[in-house]
Amino acid sequence: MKNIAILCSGGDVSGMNAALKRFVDYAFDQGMRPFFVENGYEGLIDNKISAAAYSDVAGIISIGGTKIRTSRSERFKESSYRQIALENLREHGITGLVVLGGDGSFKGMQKLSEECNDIGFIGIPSTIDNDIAGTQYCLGVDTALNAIRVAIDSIRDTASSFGRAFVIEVMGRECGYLALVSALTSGAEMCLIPEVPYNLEVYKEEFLEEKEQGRSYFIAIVSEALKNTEQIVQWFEEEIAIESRMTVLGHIQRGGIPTVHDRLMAFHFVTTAIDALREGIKSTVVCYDDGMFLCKDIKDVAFKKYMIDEDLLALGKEFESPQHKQV
Ligand SMILES: Nc1ncnc2c1ncn2[C@@H]1O[C@H](COP(=O)(O)OP(=O)(O)OP(=O)(O)O)[C@@H](O)[C@H]1O
Ligand SMILES: O=P(O)(O)OC[C@H]1O[C@](O)(CO)[C@@H](O)[C@@H]1O
Repeated sequence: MKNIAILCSGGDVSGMNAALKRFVDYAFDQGMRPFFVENGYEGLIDNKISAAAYSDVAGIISIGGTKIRTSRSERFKESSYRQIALENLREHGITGLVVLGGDGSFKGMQKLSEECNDIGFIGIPSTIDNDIAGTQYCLGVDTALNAIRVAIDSIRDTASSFGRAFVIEVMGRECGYLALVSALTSGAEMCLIPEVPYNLEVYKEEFLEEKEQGRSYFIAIVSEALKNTEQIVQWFEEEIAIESRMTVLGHIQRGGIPTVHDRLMAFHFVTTAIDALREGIKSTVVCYDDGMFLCKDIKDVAFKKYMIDEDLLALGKEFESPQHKQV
């Protein structure tokens, strides 16, 4: 019987628990013995590895976060600690490890795979940032987008009641994907992301005209990457002459009940990962590309820069275009 393990690393996402459940269920189904590594790479170093049972995953499919915890590990960046991690895996007879995480976690996984040839490593893109090259979707993004949508819809209620501008800061690390999709799907008037150059003078001309025509409130979505949320609030106060407030959504974007989409994606990602381990693939990341789940080389995923899809970016550029002037 083949022993395979799973761990979560980096920022948690809603859908990780659904992935853990599928991991246990499908591993048993395929005649494999599933193991959990608690607390990410930290737990791998500390030998927090234990056999998983059906009862461990009962009732967790609808819960956000991750039952087996996650971590960011400085120790794991040192090869001496990675050697300990490998010894721990061998001690439990583990021949395959599935890593749920972002590009940082995959860089770590790549190092581990280069340092041994008796264990297979499979990554599953899991980050709300949706910033991993080679995959069009990362687990947790849909739930995060829905958490943001709920927040913006609520803010719109009070913004319209008071006639204020709200500047809402959205996560995403260096990537503007969450901010852009949220702005497009919530009818925001402004969207500032690192991938699209913007000109506040253009916005000013447009917004003053809209105010003249009767617009009483504004919703602005700003990516955390720009680090200018407070300045934009001040800009609304001073240049648009409207009372303004700032909302930093923060970690509420990382939690909550996983959406149906994330539960289904977890199912497919894990199924593909276990199939790859069964076939003896040594080092890969499962990517979602044009409706298919494909195994790609870690180097083509973790070490390449993610670019937002051109069609989506084109929509982002429309924020400063004339049709937005009509109120
Ligand atoms: N170059 C590297 N070498 C070895 N390990 C690394 C490297 N980069 C990252 N890691 C490991 O992966 C862990 C997670 O990385 P990071 O904090 O960048 O999150 P991530 O996987 O990119 O996910 P997210 O961005 O969603 O939080 C790090 O704490 C570290 O243990
Ligand atoms: O939870 P932490 O360590 O504060 O990290 C926050 C970062 O993690 C993410 O939520 C996921 O990478 C980013 O969007 C955010 O910048």
